[in-house]
Amino acid sequence: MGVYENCEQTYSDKELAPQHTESIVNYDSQPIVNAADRVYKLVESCSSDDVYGNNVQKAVSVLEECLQKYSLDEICIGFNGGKDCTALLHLYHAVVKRKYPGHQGKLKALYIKSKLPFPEVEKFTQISRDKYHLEMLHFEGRIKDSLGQLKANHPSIKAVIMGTRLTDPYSSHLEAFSMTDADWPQFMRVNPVLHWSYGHVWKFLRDLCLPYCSLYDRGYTSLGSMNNTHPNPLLQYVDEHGVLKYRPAYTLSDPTKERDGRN
Ligand SMILES: NC(=O)C1=CN([C@@H]2O[C@H](COP(=O)(O)OP(=O)(O)OC[C@H]3O[C@@H](n4cnc5c(N)ncnc54)[C@H](O)[C@@H]3O)[C@@H](O)[C@H]2O)C=CC1
Repeated sequence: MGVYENCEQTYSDKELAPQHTESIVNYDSQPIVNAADRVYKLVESCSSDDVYGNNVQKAVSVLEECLQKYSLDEICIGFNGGKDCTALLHLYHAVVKRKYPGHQGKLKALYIKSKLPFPEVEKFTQISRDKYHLEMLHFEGRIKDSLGQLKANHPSIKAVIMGTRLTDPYSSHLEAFSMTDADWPQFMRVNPVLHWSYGHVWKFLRDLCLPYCSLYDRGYTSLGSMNNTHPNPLLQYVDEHGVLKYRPAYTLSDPTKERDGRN
């Protein structure tokens, strides 16, 4: 489990790998370099009854379709450091690498900063920016207002790739390609991971040894702002010294309780 405890550091920390050579975790020290090979291998080897594999396959084909419809300049990925868009960012990076192997430019990412962001989230978005070679488009305030500013400041952008899942609030009607509502700034919302479950997100992040925000190892299962997010009470336990602790997010057994740490 140690490999995942401080994932902001793990994949860049070359000293870690030797310590874990006897670990039962299949550790990839360079998951981002190997992204396209590993993602496409997963997709090509999955059987028709493998729900997880088929969801990854579907996400890849939505992203491929997005890259057929839009140029890289017309796309940005909504990235706020949460687990869903962390998995999605890796998929997007992999699909871009496969389609444009020589691409050296930066991928555009939209980050709308909340009023009270967790320092761990801020740090993780910066680490991701550097590792995935992102051009971060920063905004602050309400999502709707920020999308208006995005349109004004970056008029070439037509599509925003999002890590929304069908079980997220107000999202059950969404499709892989859904325009924003008529009273919102107009963008194509691209939703590759709509059908993924909570468990699928964690399987993807852990199987591929991807870095994720360290708060998830401290019992947070869904991240908002510091004023409305707590560790999930279902992951609470008291250790052998009587200290209150939280299990990591991936151990949550009931996915319907994912947002129990939000108010
Ligand atoms: N009515 C409309 O056309 C639109 C509505 N929205 C609303 O915005 C809200 C967003 O929901 P949340 O629960 O916060 O989303 P969430 O936490 O469920 O995240 C869904 C995805 O949205 C993107 N995202 C969320 N917050 C972001 C941020 N601060 N910066 C960059 N990307 C971000 C990420 O890709 C994330 O994976 C929802 O209520 C959604 O319905 C967003 C876009 C268009």
